[in-house]
Amino acid sequence: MPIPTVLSVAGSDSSGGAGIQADIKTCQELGVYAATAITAITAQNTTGVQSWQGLDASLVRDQIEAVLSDIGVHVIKTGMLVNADIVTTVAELANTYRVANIVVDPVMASTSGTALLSAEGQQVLVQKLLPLATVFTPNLPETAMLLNKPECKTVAEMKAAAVQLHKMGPKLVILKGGHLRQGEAIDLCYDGQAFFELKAKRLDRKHTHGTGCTFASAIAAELAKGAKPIEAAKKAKAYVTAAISEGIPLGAGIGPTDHAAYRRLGQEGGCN
Ligand SMILES: Nc1ncnc2c1ncn2[C@@H]1O[C@H](COP(=O)(O)OP(=O)(O)OP(=O)(O)O)[C@@H](O)[C@H]1O
Ligand SMILES: Cc1ncc(CO)c(N)n1
Repeated sequence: MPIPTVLSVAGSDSSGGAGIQADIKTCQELGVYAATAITAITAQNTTGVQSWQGLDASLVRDQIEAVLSDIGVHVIKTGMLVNADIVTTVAELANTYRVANIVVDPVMASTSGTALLSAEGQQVLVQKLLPLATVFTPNLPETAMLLNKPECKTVAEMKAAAVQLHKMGPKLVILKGGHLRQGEAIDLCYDGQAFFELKAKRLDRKHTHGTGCTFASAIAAELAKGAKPIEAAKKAKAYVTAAISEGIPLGAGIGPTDHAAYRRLGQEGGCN
């Protein structure tokens, strides 16, 4: 492959701030070629998800095979996977084509609370996809669901949860603390040996639609360029922090982040 390439397997967000659209914009901004396999079409905007439909797993399979058998990719990044059949399809094809790196963002629900992955899909994600993951990026509500525990409220609780999530198979767990109520936005990384905190000032911004997708795709993009997982995570943190700092006031609700902010502001707009 002449340039770093990511395949995003995710849902379409009509409002353009999350899902496939966030993934393409992020990869493009970071100098990485983005291919896509769409799992679902959502009708959503800054106020929530109005309706959505998943695609047949066979059509998702065809999209992934079309890309992997011809173009090839350095990294697969997954977002909304809808159900167990689609999760299984991704895991099978990633194995068959020996994809070097997989970034799993376990999109279970939209910010507004619409379920985007079935209960069976969650189980199969744990059984089949997490053991293949290079990087796994759950947020606090997703972690609570996966571990069947109350939501973490402190960094100490996040550490204990990260250890449990690591046992599910991913090489690096990044437990996102965007939902933790404190002055810093701390994401806790754990690779089975040591903890590492990605820290940035918590920004008092309203327009945060798609932050999770944007962060995970930035990690995927950096891995595609050859970065080690922890280095990819640091760069992704700077990228998403800059995007949040310049959130765009579109629509009546929670608007999108600015995917071009990191290019304009560089590190100054990102991590401190
Ligand atoms: N207000 C904020 N200020 C700074 N960083 C933030 C803020 N909110 C989220 N982040 C950061 O954004 C990244 C994404 O985390 P977050 O917890 O928002 O993901 P998510 O809940 O999966 O996103 P989504 O809302 O798209 O589902 C993390 O690095 C997190 O620390
Ligand atoms: C399609 C899609 N994927 C992920 C999210 C989570 O932000 C969303 N709102 N929509």
